[in-house]
Amino acid sequence: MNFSCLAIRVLTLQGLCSPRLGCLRFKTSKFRAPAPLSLTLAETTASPSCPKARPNCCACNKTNKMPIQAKIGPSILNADLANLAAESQKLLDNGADYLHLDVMDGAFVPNLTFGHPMVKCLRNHIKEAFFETHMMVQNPEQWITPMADAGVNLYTFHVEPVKDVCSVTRKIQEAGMKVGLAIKPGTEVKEIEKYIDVADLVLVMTVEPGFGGQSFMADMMPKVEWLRNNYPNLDIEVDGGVGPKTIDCCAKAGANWIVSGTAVVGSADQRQVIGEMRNVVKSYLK
Ligand SMILES: O=C(CO)[C@H](O)[C@H](O)COP(=O)(O)O
Repeated sequence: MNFSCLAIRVLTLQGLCSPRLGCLRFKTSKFRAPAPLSLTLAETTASPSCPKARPNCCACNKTNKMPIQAKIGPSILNADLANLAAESQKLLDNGADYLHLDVMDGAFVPNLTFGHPMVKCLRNHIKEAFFETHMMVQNPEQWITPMADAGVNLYTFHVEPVKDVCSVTRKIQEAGMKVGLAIKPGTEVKEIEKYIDVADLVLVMTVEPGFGGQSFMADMMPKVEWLRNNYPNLDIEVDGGVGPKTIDCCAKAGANWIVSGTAVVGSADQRQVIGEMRNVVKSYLK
């Protein structure tokens, strides 16, 4: 057990956190905000509605967190990558809430896209938008600092190749980014249960990662339902084959962050598709 996980365990035993291991959250700010563990502990205070929990603790579900919102994040995987800035700006102008940037290393998935130099160039063109990088890479720890420097807001990584998930989440937070945990279709949601309390978002893949334009896997929805039932305040993202034809089942299951590639990028009316999907998600939010 590394230091951060040990600290979480100690706090839990001391009754300073909910009994669920991993309740500790690190305070983050927009970009780089290194935060030594001792400082972050001092910053946390009990929520009046949940005395043993920490503010923003999604485990206890009685939090100070804003109610979850419907967010549509187009994946630019199947866009014209030679015109990435223009394509991204068009999506944002058409109502995208964030950009989902698919980073592939040719090892974790059998495809290659781009890395932090490209993201940094994109950030130079697009100053304000929220960037999520979906790290389909074998060693997500390696790219934390470069991606933070490139201006990434949410660093979503696959847990499958990672030995020490706690260490990676801590480093992402120390780099000033939010944490997303991603699982492939073959990974059970129970395998990440102990880490959910330190995550800002969980991504349930609804295709095998690697390529855009694949068919949506409806049999992933029980994972989303389980997450929503157990974590009412958690941001839950789905990715892969999601579009107007499949949005209803994602929203009904409880997903509120929606990645959509082909269906949005390839549409003649991006604004309409984005708006339609957002309305469906909103209709299921309590
Ligand atoms: O992560 C991905 C593939 O690994 C893509 O984000 C995803 O597939 C989106 O594209 P589409 O909506 O066309 O399926």
